[in-house]
Amino acid sequence: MTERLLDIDDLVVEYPGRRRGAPVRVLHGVSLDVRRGETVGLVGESGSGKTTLGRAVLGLAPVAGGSIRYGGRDIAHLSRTERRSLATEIQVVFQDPYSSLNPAMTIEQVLTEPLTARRAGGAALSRADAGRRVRDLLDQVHLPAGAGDRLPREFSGGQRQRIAIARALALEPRLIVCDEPVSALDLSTQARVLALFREIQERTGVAYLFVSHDLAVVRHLSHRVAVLYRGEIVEWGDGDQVTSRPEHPYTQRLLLAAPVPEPVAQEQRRADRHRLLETQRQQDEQAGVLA
Ligand SMILES: Nc1ncnc2c1ncn2[C@@H]1O[C@H](COP(=O)(O)OP(=O)(O)OP(=O)(O)O)[C@@H](O)[C@H]1O
Repeated sequence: MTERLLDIDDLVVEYPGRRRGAPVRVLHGVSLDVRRGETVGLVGESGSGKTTLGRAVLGLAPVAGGSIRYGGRDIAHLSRTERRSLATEIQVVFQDPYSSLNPAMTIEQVLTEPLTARRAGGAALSRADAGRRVRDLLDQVHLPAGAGDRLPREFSGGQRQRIAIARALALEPRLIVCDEPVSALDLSTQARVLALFREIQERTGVAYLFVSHDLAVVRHLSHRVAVLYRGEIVEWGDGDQVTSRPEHPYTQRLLLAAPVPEPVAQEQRRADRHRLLETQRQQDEQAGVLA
């Protein structure tokens, strides 16, 4: 698990300003890497820039500086053929299983579309090949073979997310950007989908860049964790270390924000959290950052 797959170096992303105003910088020199077969968790609260970073890896964000290298090649300077191959090797699973699947397509169509799109001239798969592939993909995400004939609306949120994962697996990627893939699911469904992510990784060796606002979710899956705060990485390293014994006050705050069932412990955590918030506010004030 040592070979580097993705290298993000000093990445700056700026969105265009409103009404010809100055561009808005949302990532301020972010560096991290993902190795083959590992999960890197990217955690931070709303607006910290997690989705933007995931989109940048997919070539969908306005990069203003730094670089993103995949397999050693800068994704900003790829030939057409390399770009096509990259589009196969990096896939994405989005947060919302209700809007990420075309409601008019059967599950078989959803799962064969990426395969058809990759074939020369978009040639359709033979009926037998498509059937085999769909059965295999459904099996990988533990859905029954008969699911192929049905429409997305016939499935629960958790099942839809399994279908989205199967679609991402169709092209046998090396990296999947998972953008809050369990946030829309209830807790027990979350646990089952997270177990599925892990099982797929063990079997296929796929790597994940796993974006979540929830430290508990990230902890469950990640070998290494990066904590993003206002567009900067404030903590980055071993998953257990960052999620259980964080050094940065912001990560400590995120950890304390995760609910615990026991009321006394919860009260203690709330007090700790307020203390940390106050420290952070004072530090920000001293650094001249507007809250
Ligand atoms: N297309 C865009 N144009 C302008 N600003 C944007 C655009 N997309 C995101 N932003 C801004 O960039 C910042 C980071 O947003 P981003 O969605 O990456 O954060 P996030 O950590 O994923 O938050 P959330 O969990 O709420 O999605 C926010 O201030 C957001 O308003």
